[in-house]
Amino acid sequence: MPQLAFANSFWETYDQLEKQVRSGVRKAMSKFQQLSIAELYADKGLHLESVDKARDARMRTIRITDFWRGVVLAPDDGSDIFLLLNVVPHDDAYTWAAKRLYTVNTATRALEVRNVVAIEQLTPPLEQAAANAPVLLFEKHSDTVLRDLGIDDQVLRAARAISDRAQLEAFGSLLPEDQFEVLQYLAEGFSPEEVYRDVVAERRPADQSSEVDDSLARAITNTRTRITLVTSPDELAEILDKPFAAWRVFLHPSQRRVAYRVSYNGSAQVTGGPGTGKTVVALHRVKHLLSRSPDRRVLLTTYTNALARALRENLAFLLDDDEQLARVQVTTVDAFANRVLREHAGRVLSPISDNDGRQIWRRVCRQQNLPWNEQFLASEFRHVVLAQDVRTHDEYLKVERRGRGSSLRAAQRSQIWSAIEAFKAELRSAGKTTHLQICGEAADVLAGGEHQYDHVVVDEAQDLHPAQWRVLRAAVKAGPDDLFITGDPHQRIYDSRVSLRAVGISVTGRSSRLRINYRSTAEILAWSTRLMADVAVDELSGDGGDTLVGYRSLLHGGKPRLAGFPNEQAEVAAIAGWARDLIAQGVPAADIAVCARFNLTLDKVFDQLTAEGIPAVRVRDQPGADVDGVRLATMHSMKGLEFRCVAVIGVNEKALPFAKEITPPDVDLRQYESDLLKQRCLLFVASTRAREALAVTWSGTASPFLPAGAERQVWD
Ligand SMILES: Nc1ncnc2c1ncn2[C@@H]1O[C@H](COP(=O)(O)OP(=O)(O)OP(=O)(O)O)[C@@H](O)[C@H]1O
Repeated sequence: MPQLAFANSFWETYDQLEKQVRSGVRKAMSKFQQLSIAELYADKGLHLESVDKARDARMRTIRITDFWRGVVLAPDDGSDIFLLLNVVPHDDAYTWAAKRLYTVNTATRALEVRNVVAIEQLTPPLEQAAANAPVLLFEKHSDTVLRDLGIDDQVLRAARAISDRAQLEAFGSLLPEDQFEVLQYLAEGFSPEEVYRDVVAERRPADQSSEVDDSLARAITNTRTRITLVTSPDELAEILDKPFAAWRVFLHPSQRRVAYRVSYNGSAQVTGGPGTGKTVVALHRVKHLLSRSPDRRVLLTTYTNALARALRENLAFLLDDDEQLARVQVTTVDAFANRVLREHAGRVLSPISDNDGRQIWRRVCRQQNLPWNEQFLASEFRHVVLAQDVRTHDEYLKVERRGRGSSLRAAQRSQIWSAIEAFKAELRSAGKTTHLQICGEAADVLAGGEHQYDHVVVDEAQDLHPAQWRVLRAAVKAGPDDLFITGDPHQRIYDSRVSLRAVGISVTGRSSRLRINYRSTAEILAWSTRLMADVAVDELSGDGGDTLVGYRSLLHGGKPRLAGFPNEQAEVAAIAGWARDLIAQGVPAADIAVCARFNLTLDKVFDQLTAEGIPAVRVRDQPGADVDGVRLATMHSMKGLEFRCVAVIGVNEKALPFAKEITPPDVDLRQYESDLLKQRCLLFVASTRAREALAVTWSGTASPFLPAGAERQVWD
């Protein structure tokens, strides 16, 4: 009986196939487990046939449905593993198969694929351009060095003509995988010795003593990082049911470099635009830290409970080792602070919601007849008092009100201080407090105590407030690898301004940036980054500005759909139609998300979808991955999530910016600007959740955050 294996190129498309095609795949695959090789070739339904003019004589196609074909690499050397490469529409299958060549890497002994036709076509023009290039990317490495790392003749010729990293990335999808990875590492500045150790030696099979077995089957079993070998029918079913997670195995060198650096001599920071794999890097860093010694304990934090749950699941997926998993605590900073007070001080505190907080400020304003509104006072409390840990009236009189755009005389400060005291007193009498106050107290409790953790890894760091940073700082002893911080300042949606240095965290000389987006198509990214084109954004650590320069995606797809509607009813109806069309095209409802600024808008979408028989669920109800239904979420709760198709709706001038949350410019100009920025970031976050398709809609007048000309778009 032959054996069956799947190449990673297969998984890239399998997740997106329609149900009927998937079931065709299962049926065809089960034949490989039931029939002999001779029977496979004779099977009428499978139609295992060679590909005309194929550059690789082992290429075969098989029938999946009337319209879909599988592409298979068939052994021709007496070995018995068939490798399923791809499932593609009939005509594309032959073109795809004809151009590809599978070879065994001379250094790693693994099977690799190249688009041999495209490399042949593209190398000569690249060489012509290279003749005038001032520098070439690999000029400092000799042919011998490159060959020792597994680079073969065709790739060597192409590599010699590449002048920069962007060209290498653009060429990358055509090149054999291990060879491309070697070139990426060299381009990132790793030495040939490091590349040999990290890429080649890691993959090269240990048993090199006997003469080399160059059968296809051996090459396939040597290619663990890209090929899954199926050993039983149960395993086949399991593999085809389980989503394939490339991030577990394939890290880009720029990701691997930061995640697996042996040690940082202090805190380290990783920034990058949406979808660049910051969370993936944080997870791999946890794995690295845990494996350094059997007694290391790690605290991994993120912003919301939903994200913490996702991190926990993904970490279990990555580690596959219960002992290591037991040494990690995954939680939000607020939950961690709460636990500290409960366990160390025996105090159980209940925090109020933002909404309740606003109401108390409003009451205090009225009672004390103050000339400031509740928005101003809440910001003063958050950005000055809690941020700088101001505890007394005297301290408040002297404090430098960093980041505030209004000046206050001493008498005004006293007035505000008494409002703050009244706010706190009202909370106390109701037996309540705020999340940030809990963090402040927890930091006090932890300071000077025993450290429970050896390392703290922080994801979604851009929204943490200085009080939250203080708890994290106090949770781990200052020293090598104390904090590993990932975040994106362009996704700051809670207006937390922080100077990490001021809370005792320095990342100087230990900051890196990720630039390749793995989530969204270049078209979605281009549109989304335009939203942020003309605004200045502060760095994560508070030292200088952040930039999206060099941020790019290698994926391609359709352009975002934008359109305005005369009223909300028409908009909601159009969105229901959009979801219905996607589902009809085979996109599972759970891969579609509709998000809006307000829950009220989502209620209307929910009603419309359910009236049309389209299942819908709220993200806030935390539906499991197996629950069917279009996901409905507010823009805030889209943070950190991703979906194949996303509609951002209600993007009109009343919602974005939402006037109630904007400090008037005459009250505090800087606060006004940062209130506006935070709402612009919200639209950026929502738009960058989409992997393949993005729709942005509004009714009435479009939001001023949308790029000029948006209002002329029509919904076709
Ligand atoms: N090396 C990789 N190979 C394949 N997929 C990857 C890789 N790195 C990241 N991804 C995928 O890219 C997507 C985005 O990754 P991740 O969520 O880690 O990005 P992020 O930078 O944290 O995003 P955001 O800031 O928008 O929340 C995920 O689907 C992840 O699985």
